[in-house]
Amino acid sequence: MHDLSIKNKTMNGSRYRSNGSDSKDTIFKVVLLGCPGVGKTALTVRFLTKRFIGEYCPTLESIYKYRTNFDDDEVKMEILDTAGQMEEGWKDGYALWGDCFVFVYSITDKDSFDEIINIKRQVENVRHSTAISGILVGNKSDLLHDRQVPVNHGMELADEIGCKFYEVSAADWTQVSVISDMFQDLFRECRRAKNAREGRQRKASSSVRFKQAIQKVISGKAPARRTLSA
Ligand SMILES: Nc1nc2c(ncn2[C@@H]2O[C@H](COP(=O)(O)OP(=O)(O)OP(=O)(O)O)[C@@H](O)[C@H]2O)c(=O)[nH]1
Repeated sequence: MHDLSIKNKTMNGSRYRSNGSDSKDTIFKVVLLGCPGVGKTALTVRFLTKRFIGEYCPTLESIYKYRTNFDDDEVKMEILDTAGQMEEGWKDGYALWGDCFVFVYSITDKDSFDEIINIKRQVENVRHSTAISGILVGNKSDLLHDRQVPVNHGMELADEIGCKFYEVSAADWTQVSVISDMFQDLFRECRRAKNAREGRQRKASSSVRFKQAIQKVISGKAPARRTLSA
């Protein structure tokens, strides 16, 4: 499996330091996936710092640790900005690490759009599940003159892969709140899925306990009931 040698980024503001004692339950792990140059870093930086920086070195792998408030809850986030250009097998580590996923394409790059279905499928294969919490993001919506992917194609793909859809521009400062809402929606979806999963596990284990108790009674191994004699 691909070795996840993630570089920790130090962000100003609400950065938090993991002391190694944080349980997986309390940290919301987000992975951005998509082809090179679609704007994964730009979206991450826009969300975390509200800024847009024109040029970045192509990403290797970066993890941003961040603390924020969503719905009156304090949320610790780890956002993994993956490298678009990677060797075979790269998604395995990311797919297992993340709680939820941001599938990013550029509206100016049809190939990056076509690749999303393969990326999503690979995540499903690695996790042995089609129940993936994620959103689909068409970035660079400011570049309308270069558009190669119509908005309705984005919507259709989102329906197909079972994700909510956003078309945004990391470069457009008026969309800061849209990008923030996008991450909040992802958090809510991820929390809903986690609660549902835990509810199912609780139900399953209480039904197992019930069956075991019945089995003991039938086999005569259950403790005898005390009866009060007059
Ligand atoms: N016009 C425009 N340019 C953008 C937008 N988002 C990113 N870019 C530009 O697209 C280029 C690639 O952006 P990155 O954020 O580095 O893309 P990436 O997906 O992280 O790329 P890799 O690290 O190579 O995987 C940069 O020149 C950005 O300035 C956007 O919304 N609009």
